[in-house]
Amino acid sequence: MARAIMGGLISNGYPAASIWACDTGQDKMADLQQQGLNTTTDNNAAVAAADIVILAVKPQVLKSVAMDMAASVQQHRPLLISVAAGILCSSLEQWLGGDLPVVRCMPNTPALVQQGASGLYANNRVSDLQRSQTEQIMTATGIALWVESEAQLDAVTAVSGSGPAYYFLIMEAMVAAGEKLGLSREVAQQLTIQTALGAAEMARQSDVEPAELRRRVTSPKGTTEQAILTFIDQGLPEIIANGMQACSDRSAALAEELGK
Ligand SMILES: NC(=O)C1=CN([C@@H]2O[C@H](COP(=O)(O)OP(=O)(O)OC[C@H]3O[C@@H](n4cnc5c(N)ncnc54)[C@H](O)[C@@H]3O)[C@@H](O)[C@H]2O)C=CC1
Ligand SMILES: O=C(O)[C@@H]1CCC=N1
Repeated sequence: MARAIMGGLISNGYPAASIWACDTGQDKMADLQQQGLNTTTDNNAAVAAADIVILAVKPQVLKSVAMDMAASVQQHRPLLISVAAGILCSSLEQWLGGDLPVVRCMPNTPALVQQGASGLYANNRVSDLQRSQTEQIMTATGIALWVESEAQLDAVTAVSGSGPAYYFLIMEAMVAAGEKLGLSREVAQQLTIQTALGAAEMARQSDVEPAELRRRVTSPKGTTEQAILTFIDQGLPEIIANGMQACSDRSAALAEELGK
């Protein structure tokens, strides 16, 4: 995720030399260094150089990473933006020594191709300027929308954070089914991907909802109708709702498990 955000910033004209990348080994950042970014394996050195710190480690290690940099965060008081799934602003703020502006962001992997969708939530110490700086950073990777309550980030995770994986699963299933129906894997894959792209672009440009676009594809007594009736009869909408509920529940449970 950090790479997607740095890539988006650079593509949008933000100078690479103003960015510090930090990871556990210099070898992991050789390409970033070649692109002109500053690199370090010392999180505290990166914090000392920054007005805005983006935390993009796995949720399971965020506590120890945060506690190790608390002193330098308290000294420099940057805006903290965390993309970690399920870690509350209050937990992060506490690990970092308290009284800090924290934004929680839930991005998604299409940020890598600047087609991301991020949900944002700010604690009450984040200034208007810092909110707009956050928007500038995250819109470099796609769209970014503020939510009103932190709990809504669990729902954002279920819709867009994890959402790309649902579409990839549907693509996998469509390619396999296309092959079973007699197409080569390559043809089935190309048609599947282009159809996903076309449908998404149509939905994005349209002034009607996806349900209406679906109706327009579905001719009475035609072919689509048979597919849609089968999907609905076999419970596809409920399956999707159940999966997303499980995702949202896991996001909330992570906060319980890892927030102490
Ligand atoms: N992958 C996804 O689709 C999404 C991930 N996220 C969140 O983004 C965060 C990062 O996830 P990914 O980018 O997928 O993981 P990743 O494993 O690709 O990146 C994490 C990076 O943190 C580095 N790291 C580990 N310990 C460190 C330390 N002590 N100091 C500095 N760097 C350290 C690792 O070497 C690795 O390069 C997670 O908290 C995840 O919940 C959020 C939305 C979507
Ligand atoms: O699966 C995860 O936990 C992360 C957060 C959202 C997408 N990937």
